[in-house]
Amino acid sequence: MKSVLPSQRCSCRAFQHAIRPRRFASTASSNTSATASRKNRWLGVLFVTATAAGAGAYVRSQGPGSTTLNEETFTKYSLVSREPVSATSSLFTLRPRYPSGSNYDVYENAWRIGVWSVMFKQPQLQIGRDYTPLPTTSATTLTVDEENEGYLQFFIRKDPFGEVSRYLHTLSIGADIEMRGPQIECVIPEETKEIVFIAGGTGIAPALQAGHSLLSRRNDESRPKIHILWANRLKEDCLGGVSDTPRTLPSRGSWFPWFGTETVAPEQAAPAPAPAPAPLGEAASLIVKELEALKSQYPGQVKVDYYLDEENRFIRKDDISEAVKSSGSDGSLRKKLILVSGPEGFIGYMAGPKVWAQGQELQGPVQGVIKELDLKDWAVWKL
Ligand SMILES: Cc1cc2nc3c(=O)[nH]c(=O)nc-3n(C[C@H](O)[C@H](O)[C@H](O)COP(=O)(O)OP(=O)(O)OC[C@H]3O[C@@H](n4cnc5c(N)ncnc54)[C@H](O)[C@@H]3O)c2cc1C
Repeated sequence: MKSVLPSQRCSCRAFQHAIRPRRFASTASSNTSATASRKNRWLGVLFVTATAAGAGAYVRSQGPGSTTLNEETFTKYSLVSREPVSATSSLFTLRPRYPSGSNYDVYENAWRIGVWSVMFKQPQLQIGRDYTPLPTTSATTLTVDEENEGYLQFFIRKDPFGEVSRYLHTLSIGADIEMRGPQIECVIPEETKEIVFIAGGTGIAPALQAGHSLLSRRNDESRPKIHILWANRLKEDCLGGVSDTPRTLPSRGSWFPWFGTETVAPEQAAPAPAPAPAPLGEAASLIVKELEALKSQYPGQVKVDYYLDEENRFIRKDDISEAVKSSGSDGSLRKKLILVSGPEGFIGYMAGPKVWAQGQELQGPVQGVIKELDLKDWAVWKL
């Protein structure tokens, strides 16, 4: 996703108003638009209500030189640390450059709504890119004081040819990073009981957010659940991760264009022994530790399955089918969500591409693997 700062302003999604109406796509909704609008109306209403509540906390802090994160102006943060997670990705810790008691409230409101992001500015090129704050868990390195001071952490992959991710990886500790937000990417309705989250690469950051947002709703007696299917190219990205669903058959189908878009039926796939997982310890990837922490915090409510391109294990139609089958909730779009997050090609392969129309990025119809599954009572959202 390319975003250009106002001097080069274009009709990019990221420069539209951060709080903007969004509607879920669903396999059911791709059939008739009338049905879609009926089914989605409640989501629109919910969205406006929820985001209005969320906006309240930071609208007051808008204006030039604001010390509180807001969606209109860029707020300065300092780079506290950058720890490598793998050869291509790092954990960034940032703190607000100037003290403000309000940042914590801004984040809290966004967490309550669902999945959110902020936009980082690359000042030399005047371009911006979106990044997803990680929730704080028992695996996080943040102290309570740091949380209260408004520290944020991000899992960012360095694209060797990418303008902003490369820039962020060259900054010295203590350097300023300007950001604005929160941008609400997806509302998780209060009624949601179950999420199947299909993540590719750094798409895991919104999955952690979705898990945190869904499971921290303490007023829910029926204990909602999240099942995360996380695909990575390299083992080092998810070192130590052990799938919760036993799997004996690997697959060859891949969303990577250069592997083709074929999906391989399980019976065609060559059997191979399951890879021996690294014990969860110091060697485990930081994100794997975060996922384990989420599981420990909410026992029985979180499932994670890992897929690895370099070991020919890809997320197949059957895997998604299994994940949605284990659902116990009744058939209501309010209760069951499939979220898809990752590189454009990954999202397109799983759920069809997002589309541009009238200067806006829209969800577009559900296509790809998820359409083939024809899951009528699941709402689908592409992040
Ligand atoms: C809501 C949201 C949340 C996100 N959260 C995260 C997150 O938490 N962590 C994370 O790492 N990423 C996240 N991303 C992705 C992030 O915003 C950036 O897209 C990513 O960091 C790459 O940006 P870049 O400026 O480094 O690369 P870009 O400069 O945008 O380049 C991306 C790729 O496109 C290629 N490219 C550029 N220009 C051309 C061209 N003209 N022709 C052909 N190829 C070209 C480049 O070579 C490069 O490989 C998120 C994205 C969104 C939309």
